[in-house]
Amino acid sequence: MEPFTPDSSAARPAKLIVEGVSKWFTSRAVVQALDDVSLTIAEGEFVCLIGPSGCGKSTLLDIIAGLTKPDTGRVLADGRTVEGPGRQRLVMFQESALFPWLDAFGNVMFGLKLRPDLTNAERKEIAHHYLKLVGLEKFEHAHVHELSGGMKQRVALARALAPDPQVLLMDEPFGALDAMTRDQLYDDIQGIWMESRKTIVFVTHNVREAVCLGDRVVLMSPSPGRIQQVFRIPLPRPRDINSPELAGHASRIAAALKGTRMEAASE
Ligand SMILES: Nc1ncnc2c1ncn2[C@@H]1O[C@H](COP(=O)(O)OP(=O)(O)OP(=O)(O)O)[C@@H](O)[C@H]1O
Repeated sequence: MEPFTPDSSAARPAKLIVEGVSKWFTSRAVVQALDDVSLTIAEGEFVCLIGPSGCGKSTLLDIIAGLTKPDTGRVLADGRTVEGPGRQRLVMFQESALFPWLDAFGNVMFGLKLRPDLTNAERKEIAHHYLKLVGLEKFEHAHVHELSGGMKQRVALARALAPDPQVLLMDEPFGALDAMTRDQLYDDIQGIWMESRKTIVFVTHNVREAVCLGDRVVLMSPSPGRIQQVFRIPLPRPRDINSPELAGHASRIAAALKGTRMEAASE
């Protein structure tokens, strides 16, 4: 991988614009999950959303995906209001949500149903390509129960990448994995992002993970969910999660995160 310094996202066109988004849920009580959230994400930018549990990160990601409708405000993707899910904005969840009756190859092929413009031979070629990209070419015909947690997330990543979405929305995709597997996946996802320059919005609880991956880290505060602070991470790539430079940024953000947790606890 060539070292790479992120350029200014301000110079690139906006891919996603979140404009004054608020969201309430009514179950046992009325909960305001998001309050007037606005955020512009540039084309090819990697943005991490971080914040205490319940601050609305997943809700915001679902609204960007078009899976949940905002009560006020809107999301624009390429200047058009998001009205529902679309193949240009795919979501990858913490649990890989793979189909257990299909093998790795079958799962990636399933994702390619979103590309009816391709022939079956083209889909197969693409499925091979992405399984190779995530290092699973030897496991194409392994069934889901034969794969480790990290391998399942690699299949899920290949399945999300294969239809070639412009925007990848990742909801704690590595949250359930052990530290060594995660470290490997940080290298892989950085490599894939540097090659493909997809726009990525990545939800995490892990401050170092956010600093390792993001051009910007967006810190949210809870009750109701708001954007508290945005941190730009000007470190060159690829980044090593264990580097002291990264630790410096992480401790600044961790201190701000602790502040939002203490505020939430005192309410
Ligand atoms: N479908 C729903 N019905 C009722 N309340 C909901 C629903 N989805 C989310 N909420 C509430 O909205 C708030 C924000 O939830 P959300 O899952 O977006 O937070 P989060 O920051 O992603 O949390 P975590 O980090 O724990 O995953 C929480 O108070 C949650 O209980």
